[in-house]
Amino acid sequence: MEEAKKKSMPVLPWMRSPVDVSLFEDCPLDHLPCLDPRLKVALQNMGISSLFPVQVAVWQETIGPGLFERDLCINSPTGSGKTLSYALPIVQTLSNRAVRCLRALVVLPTRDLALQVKDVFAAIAPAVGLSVGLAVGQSSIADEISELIKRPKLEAGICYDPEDLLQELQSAVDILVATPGRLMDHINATRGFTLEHLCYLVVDETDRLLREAYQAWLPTVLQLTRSDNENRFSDASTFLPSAFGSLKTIRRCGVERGFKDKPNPRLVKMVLSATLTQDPNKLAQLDLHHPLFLTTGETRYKLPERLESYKLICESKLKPLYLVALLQSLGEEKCIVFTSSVESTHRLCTLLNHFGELRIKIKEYSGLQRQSVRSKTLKAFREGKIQVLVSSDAMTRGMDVEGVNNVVNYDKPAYIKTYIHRAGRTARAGQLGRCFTLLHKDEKKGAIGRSLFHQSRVLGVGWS
Ligand SMILES: Nc1ncnc2c1ncn2[C@@H]1O[C@H](COP(=O)(O)OP(=O)(O)OP(=O)(O)O)[C@@H](O)[C@H]1O
Repeated sequence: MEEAKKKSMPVLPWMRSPVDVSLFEDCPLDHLPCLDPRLKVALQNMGISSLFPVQVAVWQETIGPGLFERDLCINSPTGSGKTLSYALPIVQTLSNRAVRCLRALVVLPTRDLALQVKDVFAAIAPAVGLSVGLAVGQSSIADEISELIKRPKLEAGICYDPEDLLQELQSAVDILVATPGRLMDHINATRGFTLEHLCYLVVDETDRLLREAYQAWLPTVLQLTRSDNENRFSDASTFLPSAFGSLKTIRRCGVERGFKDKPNPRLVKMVLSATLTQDPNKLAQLDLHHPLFLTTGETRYKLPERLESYKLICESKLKPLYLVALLQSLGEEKCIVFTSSVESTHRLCTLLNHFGELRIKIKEYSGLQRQSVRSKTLKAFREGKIQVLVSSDAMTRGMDVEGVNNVVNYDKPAYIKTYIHRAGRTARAGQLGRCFTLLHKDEKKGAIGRSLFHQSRVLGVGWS
């Protein structure tokens, strides 16, 4: 027991004395110190009357009394409200800004996730006069640029100096939600796109984003927002693409536009996940300043409190029949069925649609499909026009769809983290939810099988 505890102890000293989010309670909006009344109304319009524990804990470290003095690493279960935990303090702080510049950047690994997060910002930011943009490649790059950059009005018959025109380009947004690829496109090629005024960088689904380089977006952003003069150009050439040489977006020292007479503020970073990495090498990439670790309870990863886990033991060749029986008993409740690959997603979805007895609408959602098809499917699922979504891991992380009561692992997840994220598509925001995993008897064994499923209840067919 002691051994196990020692083994799970984080290597980094600052991770060993975290703020325990489970000691916080929901806080009614009326009791939240310093909340801007306009934001209170916006939150109420979203149906929110109190903040969740992780939101209260982050509020303390950002608005008061913490005042954004430390970078925050937040490890909190799926569905616990991490999005609003960073969106609300950022919007509240920027509400005092005088001039519109790009001040906050939120990076997410997928387009659908970025769209979801943009919607959260868009629900509160306009209340205090802030504008939110999206850089995900949903529209053409030209359309995206016209949303992000404000061009000066040109008068006919006057000849303008191109250099002067470049100076006149201004950000049309205060907050940008982006995927790494499109972000790099704008950094490399969009005239007038600059990170020189950036104050907040949020890396959501951090462990996922740190797993791949994504065109070196992170070192590029860090380099462009570094304010010390000495390092500015010396390191850049070692990793940045050649196009970088022509960029003029490096943060200037001195007085910051829109924050009258105040020196350039430090770039504050907030990194989040339900399965935050504790790997020092990975975290080092973020170049965190005096980081503070916020986590929930003592276990490394936590499942949502009201999640019920079940395992269904069956022979491999009978899995489709067990799944059909399970879906039949779930009736019209919304359900996501996870498979191990895009190919098996397609096969399983085709097969299920041949079972006439299943009088529910079933669609696939996978990385093989075009984005427009995926977005259409997701919309129909949100609206309840589809009851079952068969998905590869494209749906695993972060997606928030109201009313998903059930998740089925048709194929056993290969990693504990995958199980946490898949199961976390249900039992969100304190709601009840069930996660079923189909296993053949050998899959119960082995380290993952034991650690994942020993607490799950065994289920017979026709369980309801
Ligand atoms: N204070 C609140 N009161 C009521 N509902 C809330 C509150 N905060 C967030 N929610 C709702 O809770 C749900 C989950 O929030 P969110 O998507 O931010 O979770 P998350 O912690 O980021 O999950 P994941 O790790 O899966 O990405 C959303 O539907 C959101 O609207």
